[in-house]
Amino acid sequence: MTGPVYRRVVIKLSGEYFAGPNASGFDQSTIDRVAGDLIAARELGVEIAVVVGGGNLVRGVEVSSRGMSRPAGDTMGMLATVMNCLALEAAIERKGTPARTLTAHVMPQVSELFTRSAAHKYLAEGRIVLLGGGTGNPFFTTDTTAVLRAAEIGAQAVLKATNVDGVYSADPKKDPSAKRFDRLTHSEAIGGGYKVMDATAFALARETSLPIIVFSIAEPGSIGAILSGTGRGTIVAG
Ligand SMILES: Nc1ncnc2c1ncn2[C@@H]1O[C@H](COP(=O)(O)OP(=O)(O)OP(=O)(O)O)[C@@H](O)[C@H]1O
Ligand SMILES: O=c1ccn([C@@H]2O[C@H](COP(=O)(O)O)[C@@H](O)[C@H]2O)c(=O)[nH]1
Repeated sequence: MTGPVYRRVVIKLSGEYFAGPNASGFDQSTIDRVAGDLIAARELGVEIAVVVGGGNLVRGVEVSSRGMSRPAGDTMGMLATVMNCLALEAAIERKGTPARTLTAHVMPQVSELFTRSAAHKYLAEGRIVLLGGGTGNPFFTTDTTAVLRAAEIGAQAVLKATNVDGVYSADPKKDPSAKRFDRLTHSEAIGGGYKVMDATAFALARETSLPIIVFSIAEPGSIGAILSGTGRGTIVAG
C-alpha cells in the first residue's frame, strides 16, 4: 500500500447518498458506513474536511419551483446541509473519532461559525471537520462550497464522492453509451458542460489550481483508495 497522495483534502459527500435505498431522508446504516470510511481515510494520516450536500432533504431550485423565492429555498437547502453534518458528526463520534461541525451561518446553539483559523485548529488536532451551510449564500452549491473551502484552508485537492464513478461524456444514468474519462482539464470539464459538478465549481478550481477527483462513494473504502492513489475516478486538473 502506498502512502497518501495528499496531506489535507476537502471531501464533498453526496447528500443524496445519505438517503440510502430511500428517495429522501437519512439512512442510518449508510451514514454509519460513510463515517467508517472517513475514519479509515483519516487514519492514513490525511487531514480531512467534509462538505455534505443536501440532495437527500432540500434543493433550493426544487422548493422554489413550487412558489417560494429562490433565496428562501436556498436557505432551506443550506440548513439541510447542516442537518446532514450533525448526523455525520454523531456517527463519526459514536465510532470514537473526534469530529467538529463548523457552519457558514451564525447559529451558536448548534455549532461554531466557520473561520479558517478554527478549521486549521481542529484539523491539526486530528478531528474530522464538517463544513455545513454551504457558502452561506443563495445561488451557490455545495460543490462550489467544497472548492471554496479547499482554497481557503489550503487543501491540496477536492474529492467529490458521489453516486457515479467519474465524469462521463453524458449523464451515465440517462445515456448508457456515455464514455467515462480518466482525466480532464478544468477547461475541458467546463467546455464539455458535464453536469456532474456546476461550472462555478470547476471555474474556481481552475483559478485556484485545485485538482478535483470525481469517484463513487458506493464502493466501501473508496475514499481511502483514492487517497492512496489506487482508486477509480476521474481527475480534473490543470
Ligand atoms: N457528464 C456526467 N458525468 C457524470 N455524472 C453526471 C453527468 N451529468 C450528470 N451527471 C449526474 O450527476 C450526478 C452527481 O452530481 P450531483 O451533484 O447531482 O449529485 P450529488 O453528488 O449526489 O450531490 P448532492 O449532494 O446535491 O446530493 C450523478 O448522479 C449523475 O447522474
Ligand atoms: O452555498 C450554497 C450551498 C448550497 N445551497 C443550497 O443548498 C442546497 C443543497 O446543496 P446541493 O449542493 O444541491 O447538495 C442547494 O440546492 C442550494 O439550494 C446554497 O444556496 N448555497
